[in-house]
Amino acid sequence: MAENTTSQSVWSQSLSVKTQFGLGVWLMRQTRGQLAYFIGSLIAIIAQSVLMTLTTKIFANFLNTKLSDQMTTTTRNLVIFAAIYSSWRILQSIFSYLYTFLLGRGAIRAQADIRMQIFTKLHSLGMRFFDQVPAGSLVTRTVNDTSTFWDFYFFIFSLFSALSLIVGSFVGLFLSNVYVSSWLLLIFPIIIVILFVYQRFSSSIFRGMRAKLSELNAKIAESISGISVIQDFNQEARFSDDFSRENDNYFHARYRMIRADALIDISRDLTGGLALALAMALLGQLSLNNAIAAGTIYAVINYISAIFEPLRNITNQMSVLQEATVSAYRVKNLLSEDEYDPRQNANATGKITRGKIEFRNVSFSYDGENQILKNISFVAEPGQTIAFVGHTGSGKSSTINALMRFYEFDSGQILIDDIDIRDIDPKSLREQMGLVLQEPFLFYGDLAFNIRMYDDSLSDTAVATAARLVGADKFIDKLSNGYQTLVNENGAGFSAGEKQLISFARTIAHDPKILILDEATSHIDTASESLIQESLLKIQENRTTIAIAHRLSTIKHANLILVLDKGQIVEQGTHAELISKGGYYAELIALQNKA
Ligand SMILES: Nc1ncnc2c1ncn2[C@@H]1O[C@H](COP(=O)(O)OP(=O)(O)OP(=O)(O)O)[C@@H](O)[C@H]1O
Repeated sequence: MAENTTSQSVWSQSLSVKTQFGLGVWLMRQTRGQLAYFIGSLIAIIAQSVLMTLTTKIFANFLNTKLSDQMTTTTRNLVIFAAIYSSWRILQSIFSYLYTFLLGRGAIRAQADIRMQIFTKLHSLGMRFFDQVPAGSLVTRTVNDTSTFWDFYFFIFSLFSALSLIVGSFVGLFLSNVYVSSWLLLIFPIIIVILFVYQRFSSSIFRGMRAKLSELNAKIAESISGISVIQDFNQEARFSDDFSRENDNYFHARYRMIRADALIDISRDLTGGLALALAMALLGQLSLNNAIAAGTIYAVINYISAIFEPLRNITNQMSVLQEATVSAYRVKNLLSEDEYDPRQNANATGKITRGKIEFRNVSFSYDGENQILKNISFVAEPGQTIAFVGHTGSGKSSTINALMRFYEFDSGQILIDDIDIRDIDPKSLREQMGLVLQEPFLFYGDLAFNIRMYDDSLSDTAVATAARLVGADKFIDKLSNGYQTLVNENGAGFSAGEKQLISFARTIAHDPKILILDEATSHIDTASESLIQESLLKIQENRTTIAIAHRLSTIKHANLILVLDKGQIVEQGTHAELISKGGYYAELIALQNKA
């Protein structure tokens, strides 16, 4: 796995300048599709600077020649001055609008494109990846991290803007007064030192602040998820104390950041004041010999302000740069994630037509070390039902994980319709294997949508038929909106049994050749179970079924029962055969009957 995709601890690392630069370049490359907007914005920035430099010079000349004394200060000249000034202001506003609009448009599109890349990537990754990365952190990556990129693009363009204004202002300053401008160049090393020191300190303060925020978020998430346990064990006060500590830690980290920001503000403003004072002193010194025209003073003040104003924006946004580079680091790592396994062979075109399943000495581990399945072999002929039973942790679900190609197995062979599973077309594999999980998942939408699952070829009648087949119609018909009843996030508002029935209907509506029931009836009460048991028998007709059940009564009819223990098949036979054998299975049945 690519480094650090999973952890929040990236905040505690210091990214080298080279890495940060590389991430900046990577972020800029993501804007390739939006080049027209970004170039348009750049042109608007340059136009603003050129306009500022030129008009300041024009005003200075105008003041010196046309408004310098009572002779030249005519109404006509004042009107001309007002007209040029207003035109400048209007043009500046238009360029400023274009800059913000074009950059904003390009930035949000680039952001949306990166979000899409992440989403597509997530759907291509294997289950092993999701075992290691909590869903919450992937949501953060897709939504929060990408949202910082907008600020990054604005920061980069603020830098361009500052640079062009500073260059323009210095050109203007030199044209106005070479002597003063040369002295003012001395201010630059001071500015650079201030920015450098701030960047060094703020980056570690900022990272500390973000690390504390992550801890705070984790504390909130944990206490909300475990609220019932906390209340049950009367631990509200203890959790409150813990939270208070984390809250204070974040407060102090944030406070340090505010102090650093205030310090940079004051240093920058003092340097700006120093530059202005120096310029005034130098002009004063010059005026002892020759009178300095008002226009020149106006121009010098204007240019100096134009140098320091953009610096304010840059220093205000420097922490954003930190955030965006760390976010880019995490997003880039996720996008280069290579946990794709399992992969099908090249040109895998095999099709599932009958539903025969064969495991030949299959061994499997999740971590490459601890074998969870050891030499599993069995054959399920088309239409047969094979059941797995065994204690918790014996490897029943892992067998299904290997069969569904959620994880790659280590050795042996799995064949479907006598074709190696790696040679079967992935589409056929997914279409012909219908999986019903212990925890059914319902999507936001209506009930019909949840059964149809984007398959528009399924008519309303087909949806209703599938629901009827599994017995879901009984509760759906009682709902005032029937199949159009809205399902909220993960089916809140429906009982576990009802949700399971919908997931049954969904699977059956797609008519798979192979049915996989992973403890599918565990959430259905005994009364409902007998009701759907009949339906299950019906839907298993003409389908190969692999069933896992804790309630052994549900798999009595199976053609073959495989008893697993510590990843090995320890017994196999029909229900009657295994009972008469009086071994492991008979023991399990006896245990369950006692309970
Ligand atoms: N995603 C995973 N990553 C690592 N180990 C896992 C994973 N899933 C299961 N295991 C381990 O594999 C072993 C077998 O688990 P499995 O879920 O296959 O058992 P099971 O028989 O289905 O259990 P249960 O009846 O409790 O569902 C267990 O020791 C479990 O801890």
